[in-house]
Amino acid sequence: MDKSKVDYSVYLVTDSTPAILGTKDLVRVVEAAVRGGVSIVQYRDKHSDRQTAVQTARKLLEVTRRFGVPLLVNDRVDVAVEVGCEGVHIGQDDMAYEEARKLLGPDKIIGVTASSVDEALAACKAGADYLGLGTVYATPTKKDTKSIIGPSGIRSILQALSSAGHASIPTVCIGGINARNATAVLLESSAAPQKSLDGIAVVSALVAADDPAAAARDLLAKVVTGRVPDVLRAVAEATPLSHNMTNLVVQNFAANVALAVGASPIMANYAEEAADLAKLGGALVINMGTVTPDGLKNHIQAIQAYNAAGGPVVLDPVGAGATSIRRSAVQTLLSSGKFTIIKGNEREIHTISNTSSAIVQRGVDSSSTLSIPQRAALAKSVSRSTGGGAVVVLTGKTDIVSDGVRTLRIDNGHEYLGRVTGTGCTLGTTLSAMVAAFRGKKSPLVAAVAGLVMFEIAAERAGVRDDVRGPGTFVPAFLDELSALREETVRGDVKWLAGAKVEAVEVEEE
Ligand SMILES: Cc1ncc(COP(=O)(O)OP(=O)(O)O)c(N)n1
Ligand SMILES: Cc1ncsc1CCOP(=O)(O)O
Repeated sequence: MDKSKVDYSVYLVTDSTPAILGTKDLVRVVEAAVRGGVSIVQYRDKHSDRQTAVQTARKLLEVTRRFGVPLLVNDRVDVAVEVGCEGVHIGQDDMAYEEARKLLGPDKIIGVTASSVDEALAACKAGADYLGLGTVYATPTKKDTKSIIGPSGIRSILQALSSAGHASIPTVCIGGINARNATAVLLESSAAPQKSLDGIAVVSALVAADDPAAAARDLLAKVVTGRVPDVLRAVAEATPLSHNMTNLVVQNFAANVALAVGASPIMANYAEEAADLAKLGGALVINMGTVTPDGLKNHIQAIQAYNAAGGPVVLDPVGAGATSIRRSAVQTLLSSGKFTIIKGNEREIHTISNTSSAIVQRGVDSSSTLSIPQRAALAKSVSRSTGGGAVVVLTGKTDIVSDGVRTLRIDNGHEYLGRVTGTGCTLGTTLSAMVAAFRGKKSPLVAAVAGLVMFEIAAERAGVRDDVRGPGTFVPAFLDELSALREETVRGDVKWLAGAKVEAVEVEEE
C-alpha cells in the first residue's frame, strides 16, 4: 500500500469489550462500517491473548484487503508484524517510535498519539506517518485519558505543526466524536488556511451502533461537509489555474465563475500550450459542448499533457449521446487518458456507462428518469469502469457524487440554475478549481462535493434575493454570491454551511 495515498477521513478504531461491541461480531461490524465509508481501520484490543489477537487481526485483514483500506494494530507491534497488516498506532506510553520502525520497516504506517504541541512536534521529528490528536472530549470508551483538549487544543497543535513546517502530515482527532458533532469539530479545529484535520477517528460511534454501515455513512457525510471550507480556503490560498477548453457559449461566464470561486481562469483551446500550462499547478476542463474534429484533437493532446504532468482533468461530456459523433467523441476522449472528475447529467453519464438503455434512446431531455438508488449505482459503476478511478458527478435536482467506493447525494440548488445557459459548464470550471487546489489532500471526492455545495448554495442565496426577478438578474447575483461565499469562508464565517444537504447513499454491491 502506498502510504502517501492513505485516506484518513473516517477512521474506525475497534473495541471488543461487551460494553461497546455488545453481542455483535467484531469482524461483521468492521465489514459493515467499511461498506458504509470507513477509510482506515485500527484493531484495538487491550484484553485478548496474543493468539486470539493474531487470529482476529487476520480475519480483519481479510476484510480490509477486500475493500482496499489499510488495517493498523493498536500498541501490539508484534501482532502487526505477524499478520503483515499495513502498520500500527502507538501512544505516548507504548513502544518507542524508533523501535516500532525497526520492527516494521520503512514501508509500514506508524501513527502516533499526540495530546500537546510538544508531543506532536516530537512525533513528526521522529518520522510518524500521521498523528492521532486528542482526547477531544471526555469519553467513557477511554477512562485513562490524561488530557481533554477540545477543538481549541486541536487547533493549537495544527497551528504549531504548520508553523514548524509540518503542514503536510495527516492528522485525525479522537475522543467523543460522533455524527452529531463531527462537522463542528472539523470546522472548529481548522487552523485556516495552512492546516486542518484530515479526518476523525471514532470507536463507539461505529462499534456500538446497531447498524454500523448506516452509522458510517452518516459520519462520512458529516466529515465531508466539515471539510468543505478547507477546500474553499485552499482555492483562495492557491488561486489555481483553471484551464478551460470549453464551448463557444460559456467562455465569458465560465471565466467569471472561475474568478468568483477564487481561481485564475485561462480559456485556451490551442493544445500546443497545454504542456506549459499543465506545469502551473492548475487543472484542465475538457468541455465537449461545441465538438469539432479539430477541437477533439486539441482535447486529446491537452489531456495527455495534464496526465503527464500529474494535473487534474475534469471531463464535461456535454450532449454525449445526443448524436453519434458525440457518442464516439466521448469514447475517444475516455480512451485518450485519465480523468479526475467526470461531470454530466443522467443521459451523459449513461452514455459513458456504455450500456444500451431506454434513457439513451429517449432524446436530449436531461430531466431525471432514474430513481436515486439507480442514479447512485450508475455513478458508482461509471467511476469504477474508468480505470483511473475518476470521481463521477451526476448532476440533477439531486446530485450524486461517487468515487467508486463512497457515494454521496447533494440536494442543494435553485431552479434558476436550469434556466440559464452554461450553468452546468461553469460547474465543471468550479470543480476544476476545487480539485486543483485540494490535490495535495488526495481527495477529489471531497473537492467535488465542496464545489457542488458552494455552487448550489450560492444559487440558493442568489435565487431568493430581492433584486433577482428572473434568470437575467440571477446571473450577476449568482456571481456575487459565489464570491461572497469565498470571502465569508476565508474570514472564518462558515454559517452558510449549515444549509448544506449532503448525505451518503447506500449502493448495492454488484
Ligand atoms: C487514531 C488514534 N489516535 C489516538 C489513539 C489513542 O492511542 P493511545 O494513546 O495509545 O491510547 P489507547 O488507544 O492505547 O487507549 C488511537 N488509538 N488511535
Ligand atoms: C482510543 C482513544 N484515544 C483517545 S479517546 C479514545 C477513545 C475514543 O472513543 P469514542 O470514539 O467512543 O469516544
